Amino acid sequence: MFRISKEFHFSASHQLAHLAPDHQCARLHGHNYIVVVELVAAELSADGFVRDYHDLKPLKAYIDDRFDHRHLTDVLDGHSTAERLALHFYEWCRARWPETAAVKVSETPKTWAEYRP
Ligand SMILES: Nc1nc2c(c(=O)[nH]1)N=C([C@H](O)[C@H](O)COP(=O)(O)OP(=O)(O)OP(=O)(O)O)CN2
Ligand SMILES: [Zn+2]
Repeated sequence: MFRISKEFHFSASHQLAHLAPDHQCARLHGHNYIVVVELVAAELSADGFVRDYHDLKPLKAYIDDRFDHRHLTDVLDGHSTAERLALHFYEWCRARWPETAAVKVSETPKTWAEYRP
C-alpha cells in the first residue's frame, strides 16, 4: 500500500464546559491545532500519486474559513475535543477523497487524537 499525508494548521479557542469546574479545560482557552490527513491506495495514478497534494487545497480553505481564529464550541455540534475534531475532518475528507484513511489532530505539542475506522 502507498500512504501519503498532509498537515494543516489553525488556531482557535474552545471551552470544554461539560468537564468538572476544576478541570483546566473547562475554562476558556486556545490551541494551535494541527490536522494531519492520511490517504492510502494500493496502486498509483498515471501521475505516480496516491492523490495530488494539490487536490487537498479545499481542506485548507474549509479550515481557514470555518475553524481558523474561531471559537470551536460554536463551530462543532457537541464537545470540541480533539477526537471529535478528528472524526469531523475524517468525514469531511472521506466524502471528497475516498482514499482518506485517517485523520489525526494535535492540540498541544504533546497530544494527538486519531480517527481511523
Ligand atoms: N482525550 C482528550 N483529553 C483531553 C482533551 C481532548 O481533546 N481529548 N482536551 C483537553 C484540553 O482541551 C487540552 O488539550 C489540554 O490538554 P492537556 O494535555 O491536559 O494540557 P496541558 O498541555 O496543559 O498538559 P501538561 O501535561 O500540563 O503539559 C484535555 N484533555
Ligand atoms: Zn483545549
